[in-house]
Parts: sequence; structure tokens; C-alpha cells
Amino acid sequence: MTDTSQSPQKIVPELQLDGVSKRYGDNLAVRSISAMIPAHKISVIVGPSGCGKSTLLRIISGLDDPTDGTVTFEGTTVSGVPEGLAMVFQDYSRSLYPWMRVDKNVAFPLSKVPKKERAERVQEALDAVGLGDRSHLYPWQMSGGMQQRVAIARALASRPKLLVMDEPYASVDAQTRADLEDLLLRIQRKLGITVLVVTHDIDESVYLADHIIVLSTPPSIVAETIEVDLPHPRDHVTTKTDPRYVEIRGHVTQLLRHRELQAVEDAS
Ligand SMILES: Nc1ncnc2c1ncn2[C@@H]1O[C@H](COP(=O)(O)OP(=O)(O)OP(=O)(O)O)[C@@H](O)[C@H]1O
Repeated sequence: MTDTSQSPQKIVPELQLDGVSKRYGDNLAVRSISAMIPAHKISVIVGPSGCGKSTLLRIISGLDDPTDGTVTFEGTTVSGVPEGLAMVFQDYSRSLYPWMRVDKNVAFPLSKVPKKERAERVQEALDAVGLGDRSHLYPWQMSGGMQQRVAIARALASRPKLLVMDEPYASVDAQTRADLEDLLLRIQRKLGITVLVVTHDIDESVYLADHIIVLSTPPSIVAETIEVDLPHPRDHVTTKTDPRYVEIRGHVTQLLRHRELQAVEDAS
């Protein structure tokens, strides 16, 4: 056994989930999930449709209460949206205000920040997503991918410690999705923030993650957690042809497939 207590790579938890369950009436959506989200890394929760990923993310973000269990963010039990947490949702068209120019959209959550600092933060966040010169546009003058970059900039402008993203690229085309995945990898490496992404896309989970939490079919439980030891920087050609990528991808696929088959057997 390796002694990790002396290791400089020692994992620091940013978020801790202990026995988190959620019941909607008779429907048990999430069943006693315990997991750790390490600080300064990208963690991905992957699982089949309806397994409770969004429910879990809402609980982690303090938007919903668990029926049982606790979520701890930096040592404090989550009740309400914690300071230092920012969210990006799948549907950018509903998260941006169409009547506000891009800079106003990004500045919106910063109303309590002094004007000069607010302007600096907005510019910094738009630069980070490559839209520094598009601040005067309205969302409806932009492509879907650009709008999602604005939504990411708005989350970054609050300088979050934890960025939570629910299927953030599900509404854009494949090429834009690949570009946005690379953007997220670059931003995370540059800013060192903790990122938690929910997706049902196995490729996306392996490509983005340092740490994957595989959920089973409903009601979800953790099937396995996987440390992704693929090197950085990653790119869609080199990383995805790395035998280790292929191996991890195959393993996650097998886990999800096995659980699906088991659920079908249990139901019959
Ligand atoms: N507000 C709610 N009220 C009642 N049931 C809900 C509510 N939100 C989610 N559910 C139920 O909880 C279960 C999990 O839903 P959830 O949206 O969390 O899954 P998901 O894994 O994110 O699915 P998808 O990948 O399809 O978005 C489903 O059975 C869903 O119908």
C-alpha cells in the first residue's frame, strides 16, 4: 500500500455528500448517495437519463433539500445556495436576458460590487471565454455556442470556488460542443477552480474529468468512482486516441450497460 499522507497530491474535498436521498412522493429519485468532490479539479457525474443527476445537482447547489443525508461545502452544511458557488444550466436561452446586452447580462449578479470592479470583472470573464470584444451585442445576435459562453462568463464573473454545470453543452452542435469542452478545460487549468459537471455523455465525461462519479439507473446509487489519469493539456485527437482514454471509456460504458441490463432484469 502507498502512504498518501505525505503526498503533495493529497486530495482535498470541496464537497462531501453523505447518504443523500431524494423522494418525490412515491418516487425515490436518488438513493443514499455518498461521494466526495475534490477541490481544484473537474469532477463529472455521469449516468443514464432519469437517474437523478439534475436532482442531485439541485441539492448540491442548495436549490432543493434532500429527503435524507447532508451536503457539505467547504466544511459547512449546504442550506440555500452557498456563497462561492455558481451555476450554468443547459438552456442558455432561458438563463440570459434577451433585452440586455452581453456586458449587462454578465454584470447582472454583481449588483453589490462597486462599479469599477464590476466592469473589470465583466471584462475579465468575457476575455476568459473569448468574447472580450462582443460585450455590446444582445444574446439574440449570437450563436448558441456564443450564448453559452456568455452564460459561463456570467458564472465566472462572480469568481466562484465551485462551478456547477448541468448538461451545459446538450443544446449545441457537435463542433461547438467540442470547442466548449476545450474552453472549460483551459479555464479550469488557468483559474484552478473546482468544477462539477453533470452529463449523460460518456465521451464528454472521460474527456473533461479528473474524477468521474458513475451513477446507476434509477433510483440512482454510485456504481463507481474513477480517477482519470489522462495527461493535460488534452485535445480531441490526441486524448481520444490514447489507449488509456479508450480503456476508461469502455469501462464506464460497461458499468452503465451492466446496470441497465440489471434494471431490466429486476423489472421483469
Ligand atoms: N420536481 C420534481 N417533482 C417530482 N419528480 C421529480 C422532480 N424532479 C425530478 N423528478 C423525478 O426524479 C427522477 C430523476 O429526475 P432527474 O431530472 O433528476 O434525472 P436526470 O438524471 O437529470 O435525467 P435527464 O438526464 O433525463 O435530465 C425522475 O423520475 C423525475 O421524474
